[in-house]
Amino acid sequence: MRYAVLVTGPAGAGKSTFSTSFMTHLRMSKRSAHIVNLDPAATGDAFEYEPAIDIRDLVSLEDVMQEMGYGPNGGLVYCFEYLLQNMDWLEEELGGFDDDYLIIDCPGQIELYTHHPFLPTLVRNLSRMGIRTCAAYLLESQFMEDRYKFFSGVLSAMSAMVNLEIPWINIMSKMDLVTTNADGPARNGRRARKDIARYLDPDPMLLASSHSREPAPSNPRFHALNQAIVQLIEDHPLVSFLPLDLTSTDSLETVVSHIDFTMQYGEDEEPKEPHDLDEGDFADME
Ligand SMILES: Nc1nc2c(ncn2[C@@H]2O[C@H](COP(=O)(O)OP(=O)(O)OP(=O)(O)O)[C@@H](O)[C@H]2O)c(=O)[nH]1
Ligand SMILES: [Mg+2]
Repeated sequence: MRYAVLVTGPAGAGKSTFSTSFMTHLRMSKRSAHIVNLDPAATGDAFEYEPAIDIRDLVSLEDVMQEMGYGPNGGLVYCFEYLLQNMDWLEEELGGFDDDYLIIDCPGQIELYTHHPFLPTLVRNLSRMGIRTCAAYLLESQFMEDRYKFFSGVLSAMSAMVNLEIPWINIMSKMDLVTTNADGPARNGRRARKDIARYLDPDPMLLASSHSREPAPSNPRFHALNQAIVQLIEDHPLVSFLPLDLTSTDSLETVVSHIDFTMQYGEDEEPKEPHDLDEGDFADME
């Protein structure tokens, strides 16, 4: 059986860093794994592990910009169109891996997750090749600093999720940057743990509540929009986040075991149920 994890999420969410830590973790657990770089814009020495497959061998943003005269964004779109037309290249590259676990480091262009046909096509190809695939969507913890920014992140995760019909988990990355108060209210940039829990398991009332540090927007249409979003999230509670703190081995292990479970990794060997998260999991975060 072959497996692939698509590591997705907006620009700078920590996808490449997570992919590397994930890879190290699998290697240390004596599991055979490879990095696949799908980011045509990745810069030369960005990888601690040499990618087993690298889209830059087919097409790189630098060449496209130089030879075709595109800017960075048009250039990226060109790269994905090019890969779509050359899927047989990727299939051939993927053909060489048996019984393996591929960590696919995706680019951070939000268009890729909202409306570009590239990822859905890739997923169809992977499943046709008998590769069991799941996706991890990373959002960085800074998104919790502003509830409006946060809910735009939640909506982008939802939109990516409905676009790709594969098992899926959401990850709140860079949790090492979040400092917590044991209890009590958020103060001096420190957050109460209860408050963090309301973001990891998004409480739509965060949008509706008026006890926030930010002034409530006065435009009634903005209020109506928020109410509609609250309703949407209440009706479709699809999105919750697993906290990822790369400075903690336990945290990484928990995330990896959720990914294994989501993908039914080694189903013949009885996958372990990941233990439920509770507030105690934030206890060692300071
Ligand atoms: N504090 C902290 N910083 C992180 C963590 N993960 C990544 N970073 C930093 O965040 C920045 C972006 O990390 P990347 O791993 O390159 O993010 P990415 O999602 O691959 O970015 P793109 O490929 O450009 O979309 C880098 O400066 C990293 O050092 C983390 O867990 N904690
Ligand atoms: Mg990256």
